[in-house]
This record gives sequence, C-alpha cells and structure tokens, in this order.
Amino acid sequence: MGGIEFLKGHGTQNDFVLLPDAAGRLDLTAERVAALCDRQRGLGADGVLRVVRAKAIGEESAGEWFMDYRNADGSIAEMCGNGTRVFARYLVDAGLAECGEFVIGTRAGDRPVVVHPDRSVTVQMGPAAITGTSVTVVAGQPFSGVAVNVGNPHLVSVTDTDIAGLDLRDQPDFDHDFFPAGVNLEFVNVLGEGALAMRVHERGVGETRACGTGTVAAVAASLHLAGKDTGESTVDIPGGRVSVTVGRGESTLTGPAEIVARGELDEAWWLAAGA
Ligand SMILES: N[C@@H](CCC[C@H](N)C(=O)O)C(=O)O
Repeated sequence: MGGIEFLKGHGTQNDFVLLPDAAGRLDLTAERVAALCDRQRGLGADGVLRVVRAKAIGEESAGEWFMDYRNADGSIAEMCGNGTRVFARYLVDAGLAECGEFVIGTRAGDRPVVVHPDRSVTVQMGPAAITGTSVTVVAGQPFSGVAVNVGNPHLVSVTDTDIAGLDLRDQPDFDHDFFPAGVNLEFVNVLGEGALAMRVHERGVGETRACGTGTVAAVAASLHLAGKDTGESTVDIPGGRVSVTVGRGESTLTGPAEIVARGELDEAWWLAAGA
C-alpha cells in the first residue's frame, strides 16, 4: 500500500486534513476520519478533504476535482465553504489547477472559485435560501433564529447578547423535527453597517473558529431581518475575517487559505484506525 500522503491546511483557522486520492482508491471510513481529526490520537482537524477526480467516483461535475468533505466525527456534509478555499489553494500549489478561475465539484453542486494572486480565494457559494425560523437553547438561554440553507443547514441567531460570553462547549439544543439531519448553529452580533461578528457550533464537529457556509448564512439572515435580500458584509470569527456577498440566487465567500504541512500517514496506524 505504501505511505498515505496527507497535507494540513486551514481557512481562517477552520482546519482540515487533505488526502490526495486522485483515483478514488482510499478506504475512507468514518472511523478513519474521526481518528485523523482527533487532536490527541491523530493529526487533529475540524474535517477531512479528500481530493479526488470527480470521474473516478462517478460524480457529475464541470470541474476535474471533487471535494469529498467529512466532518470530524466522520459524518458526511453537503458543503464546506472554508474547505473549498483550502482545497482550491492545494490544487494550485500542487500544480493541479491554474491560479484564477476554475470549478470544484461538491455534494451541494459545482462551486466556481477564483484563486487570487495573493492566494486568497473567492468561492461562489450558490444560493443562501431562507427556509423558516426556529429556536436554539444555549445553557438554558433561548435564541430565536433564521434557518438558512447554503447547501447545508444553518440556524442563525442575530442577538444583542454579547456572543463572546456564550458557552458553546456543549451541543446547544435545537428542534430536531425542524432539522432532522442536524444543523449548524451561528450566533451573530451586528457590529455596524456591513460588519458582523459570529461564533459557530458546527454539526458533526463542535465549536470551530470559522465556518464559511455559516458566515454566508449569517449575512443572509441579518439582511433578511433588515428586510433586504442582497448586500455584503465582513464577518469576524474567532479565526479571522472573511468577506461575504449575498445576491438573488448567488452568494460569495472570500478569505485566506493556507497549507501548513505535508507528510505521510503511518500505514499500520491507518489500518488500525479503520478497524
Ligand atoms: N466548516 C464548514 C462547514 C462544514 C460542514 C458542517 N459542519 C455541516 O455538517 O454541515 C464551512 O466552512 O462551511
């Protein structure tokens, strides 16, 4: 089998293990993903990005490469905005795509990206659809929220409560009938015109320092609450700052993407992790 190549990267400190697997041969079980993402017994990450040729796994895409994203607990999600930036950066660094515009396949559909000369990345995130309202409860405190689908499900609570003081270590409660497949929960303070601050508790991960789809959902929800359906905003998350635009039927996410390490997984560890 030989050593298994990996890279580690992050987008505004939402961190990922990348597994180059052009031919789609890796047996990437939920157990292996969870072991890789474990910060004590593995490499540590919020999720895994398997880099695979769309054709190799029978995925329809106008692009050559498909982002097979997995959450840290091994579950599969439709889309990951920060992961898409890191994935695009990897493709360019590895010589598998040219700097500029190209398309990445995801489970939520094709996502056109632009890798800028400074290696920051803009992702066309598709529509941010408002799907209703619901409530989440953090340490006994209820927060009303706007449900937004950005390929994956979000509940965004725009609140006057200072989000810096929220304890997001435990899973906040939410309406499981409204979100039968689970939900990503965003808590947002409005800092001013076109400026938000956000914290997030991600489905399948826990609190993370950034969530790209979450920042798009946050901007869409705050515009919706202001009676608008288009606009733009910066979003400050614990891991940095991204810029978001929301239009009718399309949204964009722009921010940094870094590759920080590369190496080989130990074969015996990989085999044991899958058992
Ligand atoms: N961190 C991601 C979102 C990853 C998926 C999410 N946890 C889910 O289960 O939907 C992002 O940057 O969008």
